[in-house]
Amino acid sequence: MYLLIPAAGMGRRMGSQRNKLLLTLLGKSLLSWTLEAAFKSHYINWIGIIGQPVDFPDFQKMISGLSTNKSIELIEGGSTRQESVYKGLQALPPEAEQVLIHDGARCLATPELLDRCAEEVVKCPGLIAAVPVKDTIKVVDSSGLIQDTPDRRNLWAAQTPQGFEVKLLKECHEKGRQLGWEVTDDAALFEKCGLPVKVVAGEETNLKVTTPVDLRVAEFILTEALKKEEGRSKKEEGV
Ligand SMILES: Nc1ccn([C@@H]2O[C@H](COP(=O)(O)OP(=O)(O)OP(=O)(O)O)[C@@H](O)[C@H]2O)c(=O)n1
Ligand SMILES: C[C@](O)(CO)[C@H](O)COP(=O)(O)O
Repeated sequence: MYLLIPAAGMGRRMGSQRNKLLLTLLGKSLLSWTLEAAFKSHYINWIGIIGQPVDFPDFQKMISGLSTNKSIELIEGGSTRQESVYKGLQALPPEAEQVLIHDGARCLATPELLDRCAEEVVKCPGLIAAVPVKDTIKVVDSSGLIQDTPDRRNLWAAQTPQGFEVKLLKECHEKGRQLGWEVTDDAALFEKCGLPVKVVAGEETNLKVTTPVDLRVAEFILTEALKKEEGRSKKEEGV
């Protein structure tokens, strides 16, 4: 399975001076955690990291410090996530039939989630990981007045991985560029083209590290996950 990792953002909402994916979370960069999950996946064997050239030396250093037998390519990104993914799609090997796209900033996604999406994407044209929304969501107009309260049972929070047939996704991106569509995820392009997108169970802990508070929450989630993993391996060893 082919995996594209958009990692070419600026991290404006993090208020960081550099790409937030180079910030440290429990001793490793955010991007290292994302890559480690991809390395543990049973299906992913090709990884394209989409980044800004200024970050490539840091990315190279990071990759050389991690052990993997998977193919890794660095791909130059664009000025928006949409453009970065477009460029990533152009850089896929010609034999790639399906692709998973997973934000570098969703550094807590588990290898199991990546594998679940990899297993499903060969059975449908498009999918996304998502979780049911827990809050009551309001539609608010420009004067600050509530216009609607959509039925929560129909609302899901979109995550990545998102997975697609490469040929179809390339066509959707081309159409989006021609018609000037601006979207925040790839599923939206599929939807606008009238193509079906399936929802696969995401993970509540698969947050996108966007603000400084997210970083602290991620630290807590990761600490708990590592404790659990340690407990499991001790049990297996009979300690
Ligand atoms: N031009 C861009 C913008 C974003 N991304 C990637 O898309 C993912 C989701 O974007 P977001 O969390 O918004 O990251 P940033 O764009 O870095 O953050 P901000 O919007 O706060 O600047 C991230 O992994 C980010 O690196 C990208 O590849 N290319
Ligand atoms: C793709 C995504 O992570 C799904 O939740 C999200 O849409 C990225 O959007 P952002 O505007 O770049 O944060």
